[in-house]
Amino acid sequence: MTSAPPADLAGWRHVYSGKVRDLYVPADTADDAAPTHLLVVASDRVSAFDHVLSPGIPDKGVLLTTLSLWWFDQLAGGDGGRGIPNHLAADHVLAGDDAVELIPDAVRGRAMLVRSLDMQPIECVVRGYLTGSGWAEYRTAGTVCGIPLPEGLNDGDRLPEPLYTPAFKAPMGEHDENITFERSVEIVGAETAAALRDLSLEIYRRAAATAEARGLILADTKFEFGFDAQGVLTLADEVLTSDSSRYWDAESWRTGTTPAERMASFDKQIVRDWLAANWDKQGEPPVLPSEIVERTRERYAELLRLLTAS
Ligand SMILES: CCOC(=O)Cn1cc(-c2ncnc(N)c2C#N)cn1
Repeated sequence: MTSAPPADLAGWRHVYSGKVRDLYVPADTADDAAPTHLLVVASDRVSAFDHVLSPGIPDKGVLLTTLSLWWFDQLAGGDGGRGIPNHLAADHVLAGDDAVELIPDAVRGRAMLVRSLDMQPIECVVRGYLTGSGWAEYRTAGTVCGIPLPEGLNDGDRLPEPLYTPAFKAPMGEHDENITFERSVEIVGAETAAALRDLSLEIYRRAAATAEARGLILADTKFEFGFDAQGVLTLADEVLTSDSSRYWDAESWRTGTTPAERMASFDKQIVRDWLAANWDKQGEPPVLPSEIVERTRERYAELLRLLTAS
């Protein structure tokens, strides 16, 4: 179980920890030098309501990393060769006939060796369905991120068209700020803003179709991109995992009569619901009961099975 602090990894220097992931640079990287590669390590930590919870979810880091790697591969190929370039680097080098693994044994399976990119400060959120913060805004203003929507929509409804709703990436640990597309143009320039939007919508449409073919709804997701050394806008971060996306069971959505029934999700909704019923949001959150931990782990594992079973 890796809800522990970031591991010491031979050959790597820990430089930053988010709520659930840890970032490393090669140990020989000078303080003022830009690394060519990074190691992004997913822990078993789970967060909700801006708190890292205890205990972690066993195998969460491996399950979500495996799903990210599967999606990177799905998106890189197919579609008539119009693959989506991603930041993954080769995780081994050949020395003669032997493959030398570059990812330390201690984190193998839950780490990604990636090319260091010039990251764009935009969270590229795509919403195919109305829920979460989008539903909350819609109820009071009839809009989502300022975009007007038809009247009469309910929590969990499919949107007329997938919506691109960018957010400005706040400094590490602070909340991202929803912005208009026009504001994103001011931040990254018109060409890059349009490319971020178009790539995000294309990836969402392809991923939603892949999920639908497997009995799943991709309700919403978020992407991050950066420019590589050749100036190619490249898909980075994690992609289409339960931490960055909402997935629902398509049959439950179709037949359910209440939002909870319709949005039978494959993410940490079980944790959120339990906390909402057992914590007043004051002080530190309670320790999660083992039954909640195991059910959450099973949802992560079930999502991976449903998507990747050939
Ligand atoms: C603690 C975990 O935080 C993150 O992974 C967010 N983050 C990503 C980068 C990044 N920076 C340059 N190149 C990349 N390929 C990436 C990626 N992914 C930096 N922070």
